[in-house]
Amino acid sequence: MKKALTIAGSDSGGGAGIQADIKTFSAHGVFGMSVITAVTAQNTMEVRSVQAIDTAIITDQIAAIFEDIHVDAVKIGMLGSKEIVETVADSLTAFSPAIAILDPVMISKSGHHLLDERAVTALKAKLLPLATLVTPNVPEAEVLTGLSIRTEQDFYKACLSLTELGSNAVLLKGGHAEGNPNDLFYDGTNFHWIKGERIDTKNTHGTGCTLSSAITSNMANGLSLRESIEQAKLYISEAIRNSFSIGAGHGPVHHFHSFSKKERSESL
Ligand SMILES: Nc1ncnc2c1ncn2[C@@H]1O[C@H](COP(=O)(O)OP(=O)(O)OP(=O)(O)O)[C@@H](O)[C@H]1O
Ligand SMILES: Cc1ncc(COP(=O)(O)O)c(N)n1
Repeated sequence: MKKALTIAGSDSGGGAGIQADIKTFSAHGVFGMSVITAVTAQNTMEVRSVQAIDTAIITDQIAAIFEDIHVDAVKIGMLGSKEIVETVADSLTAFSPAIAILDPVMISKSGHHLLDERAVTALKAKLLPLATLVTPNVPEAEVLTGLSIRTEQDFYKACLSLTELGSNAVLLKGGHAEGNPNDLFYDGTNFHWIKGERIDTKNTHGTGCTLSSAITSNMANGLSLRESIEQAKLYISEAIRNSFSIGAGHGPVHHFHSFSKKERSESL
């Protein structure tokens, strides 16, 4: 069994963060491990409070895992502060995992800031260069690049700018854009549109976490980066289509068992 690690924040409501990541790993048949960077008191409506975890125990969590267990792929989510960004970057530099998928989480669906401003500069300087793939949504890509992203042309420009900042590849997500949620994948050489159909639901809490964890799982399972993204897009689309109306706000997506491509074609 392949093994994946998420370095992210805990969501007490279970829809996003560490909880969404581990559910997604399990649904892909991948053994999930976690390094918790922050604890959020959160539900479908709000983030009530956030407690950052001490950087010393973040370093220890990462070392405890890497010094004992082979890690096939790492996903990085909510980091919260500059100090935590730097701590995670230092540890990942020391252990240099083969695959690191960076979801630059900044604001929750309920509107709470999950990354402080000082952390953005550190994330750009220290973490982007370590990422196999960075998966920003439109507002996150705007903060990282300083560009305004409205048109298709802007999507291309933002991807180029993010690779210039050091990321190996980019998946710029279109969930926040007008129209269908088409994502643009730039592998450093070629662009590929990963197309989707907009599903009319408010239950999209944890979509970004789930997508990046599905990509991480697929990479851990040996798929190419492009195949991992394409399969993950099918997965998140089904997960949103089957999402749950629990709580009064943005409900969570459904982490159903993901069939492999072979199983999928046999089951059709
Ligand atoms: N209503 C929707 N219907 C179908 N697909 C969607 C919808 N909303 C988002 N997606 C897709 O879900 C994936 C996650 O994108 P999104 O832009 O929501 O990320 P995010 O804002 O980072 O998520 P989160 O807020 O959970 O961190 C993308 O592939 C996006 O295209
Ligand atoms: C711990 C944690 N990590 C990530 C998110 C982003 O997810 P969303 O934008 O869907 O609220 C979150 N709300 N909480």
